[in-house]
Amino acid sequence: MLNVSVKNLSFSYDKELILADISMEVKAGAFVCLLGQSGCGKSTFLRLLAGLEKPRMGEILVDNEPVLKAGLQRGMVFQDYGLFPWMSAGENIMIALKQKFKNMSTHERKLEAIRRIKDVELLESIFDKRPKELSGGMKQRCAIARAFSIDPPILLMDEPFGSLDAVTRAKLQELVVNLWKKETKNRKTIFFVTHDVDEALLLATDIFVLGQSPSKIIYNYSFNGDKKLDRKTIYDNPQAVQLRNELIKIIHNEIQMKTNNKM
Ligand SMILES: Nc1ncnc2c1ncn2[C@@H]1O[C@H](COP(=O)(O)OP(=O)(O)OP(=O)(O)O)[C@@H](O)[C@H]1O
Repeated sequence: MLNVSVKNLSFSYDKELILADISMEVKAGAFVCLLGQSGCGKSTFLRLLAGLEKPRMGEILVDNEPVLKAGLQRGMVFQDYGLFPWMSAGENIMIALKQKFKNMSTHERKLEAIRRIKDVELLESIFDKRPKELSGGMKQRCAIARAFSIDPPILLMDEPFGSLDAVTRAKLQELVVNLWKKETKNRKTIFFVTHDVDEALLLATDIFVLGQSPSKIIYNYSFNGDKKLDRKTIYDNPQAVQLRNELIKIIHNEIQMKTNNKM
């Protein structure tokens, strides 16, 4: 469990500023959803959290230590799964285990990979299957199994369910929440990028909306430990209805502003 503190973070790939003066305090074990329209810099923000990019100004601290490079402390799950296509599903998990647990024998790694495959409700028989033999949902389950297998205290998820159908998406949302909740003592701090307001309402303990050009935090909401929403209640619970309307309004205003600026 690690606290994450983002202080006055600014970033540009070249001359154009992408992120401007972003600050946030995230408590260990939070499930943070980042919302914002396409191109506002959500993935860039995750890359900075991962240590794959360096801030131009400001800093990111994990338990008071600055993030200076990528490390096993922060795992990533991508929309396009990020599995090595030439390896089987099981080998994809085993290679991650090898990086983290240097002293584990091959046999132990195989047993652990199988355990992780079962944890994400897949059959052991997919261990030998290549990613191209698996459905999108199965591939994403493998990617989640791989991310959880190295047990990173911080998990960065970049629109992981963006390309899945509604039913698979709902099942994987449940899966991730259950895996996250299962760890009562050392619950992971999750940063989850999504375009979907309902997904954020369902999953998040904390919601941040990023504006754009350059991207700043334009809204944030914290459930402060009293979240009682689930799939059955998010459509009629008054708190959820009000929050959904507010979030949609804010995001639409941003889109409108962007359109007006272009005209
Ligand atoms: N490697 C890169 N080099 C230069 N510019 C980049 C690079 N990656 C992203 N950008 C630019 O940075 C801006 C933010 O991109 P980013 O992918 O972070 O946005 P996003 O909010 O995640 O978008 P989406 O929701 O569509 O995935 C965009 O203008 C994009 O073109």
